[in-house]
Amino acid sequence: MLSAVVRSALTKHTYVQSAVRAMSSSAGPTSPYTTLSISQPAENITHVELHRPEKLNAMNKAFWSEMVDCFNEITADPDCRVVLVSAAGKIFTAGIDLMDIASDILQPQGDDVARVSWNLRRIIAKYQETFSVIEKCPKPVVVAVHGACIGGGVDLITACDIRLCSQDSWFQVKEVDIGLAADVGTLQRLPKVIGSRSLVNELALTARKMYADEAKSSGLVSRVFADKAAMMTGALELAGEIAARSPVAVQGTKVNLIYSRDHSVTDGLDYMATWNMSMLQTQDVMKAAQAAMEKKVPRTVAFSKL
Ligand SMILES: CCC/C=C/C=C/C(=O)SCCNC(=O)CCNC(=O)[C@H](O)C(C)(C)COP(=O)(O)OP(=O)(O)OC[C@H]1O[C@@H](n2cnc3c(N)ncnc32)[C@H](O)[C@@H]1OP(=O)(O)O
Repeated sequence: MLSAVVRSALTKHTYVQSAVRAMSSSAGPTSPYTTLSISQPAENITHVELHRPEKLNAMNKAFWSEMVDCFNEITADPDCRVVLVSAAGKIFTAGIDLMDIASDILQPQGDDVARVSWNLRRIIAKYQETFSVIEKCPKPVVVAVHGACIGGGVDLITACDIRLCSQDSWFQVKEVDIGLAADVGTLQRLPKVIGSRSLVNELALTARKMYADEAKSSGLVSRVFADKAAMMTGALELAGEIAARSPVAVQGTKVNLIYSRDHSVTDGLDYMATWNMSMLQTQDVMKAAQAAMEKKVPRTVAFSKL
């Protein structure tokens, strides 16, 4: 019995190590993207790496649309059960590309105030979709942050399902420092992530940096790792645990957790009953229950693609 446990642990360790090696071999953006590198470090796991390290992964125009295309593809990909987001280079992201925002945001087009405003509204909604698409994706998204996570970076991570960081991380709701109220998700999602409304207000109104330990104690991240390498290993292990489980169960869990966050308990239960009246008919329940009875780990069960 003990040797089986040791064998299982060793297999898992080898699997994670080779997956970590596969991730760190990313040479640059993956076609057709210019700011993202996409890889599959292990079965059923998609790794999305922000990849514009020379500009500290500042979010240029290409990034804002590539994220939407990328996550729409992931949503439709039956081989993907979980997504891991991380970043190449010195930091996670320096936020919106300050050299690139002028044309879209600072000089909106239109013949009069109504038309200019309408165009600007359309542009803001488009930018919002860049991160909402993460939340709309039914596959869980784990994000691993190292170094700075500034402005748009906080919008991005608050749309993810599980946040991890390394000890050198800091987070900054920077928008007030550049003269705008954050408008692509932080003000809507951060209060639902962090329990303390007062802390959210303080961070958003002063743009002060929040370091890793406070990010953990406030609930912004669930785990802090000593460095990026340890974090990526931990993130892959976590992603592997999710990918090993029934995609019907996992995706139903994500969708219903988000629905319940935005609705009353009564409405959430009602939605859940409607969801499971079809999803409970999956063969996955029988397969997983049988494996549990036989004391097998979820990784040994072959679930169909979803
Ligand atoms: C509808 C729109 C909704 C979206 C709103 C989003 C809002 C935001 O994101 S607000 C936050 C904006 N970001 C910032 O204010 C951060 C600006 N950057 C910095 O403060 C520093 O770069 C930083 C502290 C992150 C790192 O400093 P460090 O000394 O280590 O590096 P640098 O030499 O400054 O930067 C290296 C190269 O990266 C370029 N770069 C950095 N940040 C940005 C950016 N935000 N936009 C464009 N480019 C950026 C920097 O110019 C350097 O490039 P190069 O000179 O060619 O080497």
